Amino acid sequence: MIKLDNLTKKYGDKTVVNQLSLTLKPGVVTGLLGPNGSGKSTTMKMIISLVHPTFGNVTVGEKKYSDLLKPTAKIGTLIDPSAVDNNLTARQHLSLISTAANINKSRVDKMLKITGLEMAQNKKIKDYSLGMKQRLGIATALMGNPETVILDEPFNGLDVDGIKWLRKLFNQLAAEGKAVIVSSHLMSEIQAVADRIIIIGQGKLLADMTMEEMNKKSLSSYIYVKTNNIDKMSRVLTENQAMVQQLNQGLEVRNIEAREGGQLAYDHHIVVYELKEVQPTLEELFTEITYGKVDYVSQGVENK
Ligand SMILES: Nc1ncnc2c1ncn2[C@@H]1O[C@H](COP(=O)(O)OP(=O)(O)OP(=O)(O)O)[C@@H](O)[C@H]1O
Repeated sequence: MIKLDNLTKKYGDKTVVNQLSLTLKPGVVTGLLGPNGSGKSTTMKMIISLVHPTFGNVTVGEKKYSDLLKPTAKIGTLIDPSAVDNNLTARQHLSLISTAANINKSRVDKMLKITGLEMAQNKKIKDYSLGMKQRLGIATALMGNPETVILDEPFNGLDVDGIKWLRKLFNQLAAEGKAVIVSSHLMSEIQAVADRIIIIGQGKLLADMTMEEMNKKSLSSYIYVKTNNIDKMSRVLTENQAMVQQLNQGLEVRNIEAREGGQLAYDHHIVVYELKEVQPTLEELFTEITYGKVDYVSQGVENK
């Protein structure tokens, strides 16, 4: 179990990670989301002692990462897929890792197979596409069969097949009891794969909850209802403290549960054609939660 306790990093006057406390749980895929520059990579680097915290600490099963006897069996990371010797082949690169970290050589073949790099194993890494480099980075992270896997933007450069493969891999790793931590800008991907979401903005923890909790909490969740009498339904709902807005031929209703809405319609003899719960996309949630906590905002397209 990895624990972040009051983890803080300052560069000069700027606090880029600010009193972050959380526990990374085994058997769970955790999505780490945050706008550009919010401190995701810095947090990941502090977990594996690549960056030293200004305050606070990280413990990996009660120990500091730097004190672990076999760190590759505890945490495998993909932080920067380009940080490899491009003149090596994938096989040579993984073999070097196995020697340096005292990992059984059989893992090289296994990782080449798992990541779909078998056919390209003897090609120099400099001739790899971005997606292939990502696969190699993931192979490297998994070499030591670690209890925790931390991957910074692993979907970058992957094609549709690669994305599907990665989703499946994450589910498998979590089913094996590993903690999987994945940062991404591709919110649809996180939504498809994560059980738990952590959102950070300007280095601070903004949200830490399961996908289910997040869906329930959001203002973007509502029920959509279509009836034979839109005016009467709207009035009845409003009288019962619901917030109602007309949307197309139906009503967008907040502050009330679907079951309650259905019961009210029945009690007032209103015929319901459609009644459904609408969950927000993670993109909507993200925008809602990080509102005002974004360092870099697009200014739109310049007028000519
Ligand atoms: N070595 C460094 N020296 C000074 N500032 C740094 C250093 N490393 C990171 N920063 C700053 O810390 C902040 C957080 O950076 P970080 O890379 O952790 O963010 P991120 O959430 O991973 O961003 P992105 O999504 O763009 O990759 C940024 O403002 C960045 O410029």
